[in-house]
Amino acid sequence: MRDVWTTGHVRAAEERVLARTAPGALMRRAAYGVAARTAALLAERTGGVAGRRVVLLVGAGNNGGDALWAGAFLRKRSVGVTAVLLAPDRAHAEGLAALRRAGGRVGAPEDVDFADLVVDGIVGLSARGPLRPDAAAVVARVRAPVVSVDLPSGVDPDTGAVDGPAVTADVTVTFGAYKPVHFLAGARCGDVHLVDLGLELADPDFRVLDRADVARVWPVPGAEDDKYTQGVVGIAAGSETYPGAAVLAVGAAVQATSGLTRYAGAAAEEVRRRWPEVITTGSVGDAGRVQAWVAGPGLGTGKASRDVLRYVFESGVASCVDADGITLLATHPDLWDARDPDAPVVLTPHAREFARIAEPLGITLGADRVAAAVALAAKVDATVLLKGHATVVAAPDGRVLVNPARSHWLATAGSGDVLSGLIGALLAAGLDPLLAAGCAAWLHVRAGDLAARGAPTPASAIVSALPSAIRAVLHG
Ligand SMILES: NC(=O)C1=CN([C@@H]2O[C@H](COP(=O)(O)OP(=O)(O)OC[C@H]3O[C@@H](n4cnc5c(N)ncnc54)[C@H](OP(=O)(O)O)[C@@H]3O)[C@@H](O)[C@H]2O)[C@@H](O)CC1
Ligand SMILES: [K+]
Repeated sequence: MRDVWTTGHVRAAEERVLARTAPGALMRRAAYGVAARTAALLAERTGGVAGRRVVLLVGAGNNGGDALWAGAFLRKRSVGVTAVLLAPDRAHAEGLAALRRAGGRVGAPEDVDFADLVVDGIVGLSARGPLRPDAAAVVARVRAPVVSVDLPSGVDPDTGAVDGPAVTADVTVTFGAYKPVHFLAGARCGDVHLVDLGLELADPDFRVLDRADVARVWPVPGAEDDKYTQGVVGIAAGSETYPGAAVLAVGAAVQATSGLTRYAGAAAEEVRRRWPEVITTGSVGDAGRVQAWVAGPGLGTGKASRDVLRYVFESGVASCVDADGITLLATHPDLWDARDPDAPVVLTPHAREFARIAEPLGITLGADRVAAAVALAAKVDATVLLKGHATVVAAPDGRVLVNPARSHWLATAGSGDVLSGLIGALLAAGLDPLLAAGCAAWLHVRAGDLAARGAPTPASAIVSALPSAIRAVLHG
């Protein structure tokens, strides 16, 4: 589990440490970490360190100070270091003096063309908006690998939003704590390394699950278990027009846990043909007992579908409401009244579905996706999984998990149906809804990677990859 704090919390903690440490000590520790990672990347990419050329892009604040001090440390390893000062009058004075003492020089933007590696110290925690034109022009010249100091400049530290020119780093070296940008805009950051500054921080703003966290809670049958004790999930999905959504959601549920899967709906024939182990019926009322429902994928938005969702809400068990189910809640908010208030609900909107359900409630999906998900979760008293390159899962009590994607191949038709089936199976197994959604999103990404292996993948192949992904989670 990695804990993540917004910049306001990190700054406050840094100030407490600054007050009790020698002036400049924290910056030198941070810069030493940057220099070490820069040397490692130089060695990896060019086969050596001494004699290589590093260009520092130095902005107006302490982020630039870190870069200058890192340059001074790199000089000790005989690296040729040139600083390009974007705001010469405001460059960090002690850092610049240290670089000069160590034999570094101040150069011009053209020096970037001859760099073996570029260190991005343009802007850090104080960043606002995209790169300004002068910085953008220098960054546009960069062809060498980039190490970003604290975060890639031009990316918003707290939201990961990019709305103009910004740096894309190969490696980011950050200090004291992970910040939201490192997971909400992971692709911009490259490999992220954390340098410990001994900060004392309270509860994180969000958390990121790792393999061990998922392994700890993934349902594994014990000696006393049978198909019922492990949780029965019901899938209310698919229609005559969209039987495939049912087949995919059912397939994911079947493969996720050893609990029983029931299916209720118009695609019973297709589901039975593909998944003979599933108990199928035509309607939710005939399905028999379940511990959780998945309602919505490919279901349609007519009167019959509305009745299905009402039945699911009245049944008093946990539910995952996706796709058409979300549209139904947006167009018929009275459906919420049917809900048993003690039964947890997980909503899994993509951005357009989020807008459909949240905007009438006064919540807009802006650059701060975490804040939007938290607001909707609190407003509707449900766990909200907001899909995107980084998936945000917010519980109604304010806890948040973020799950970064590792590639874009999961953005394919039917992928969301697979995710909802996974969530349903984990809810039926009794997982806390936040963890059910977070672990499902985590496994979905891994299965997507296994299915894709660097090429487009159909969602049915993601379903087929689930057992391998679970094996990798449970057995390392
Ligand atoms: N505190 C500590 O203990 C430690 C801090 N550490 C380091 O300090 C960093 C924070 O430093 P910081 O607060 O001095 O500001 P920083 O991010 O360098 O910005 C400088 C100025 O840039 C400008 N600017 C804004 N947006 C811009 C944009 N898009 N494009 C271009 N320019 C832009 C804006 O100035 P403006 O021109 O608006 O007046 C802003 O004031 C932190 O990330 C870490 O690296 C470490 O050493 C560990 C110990
Ligand atoms: K930076």
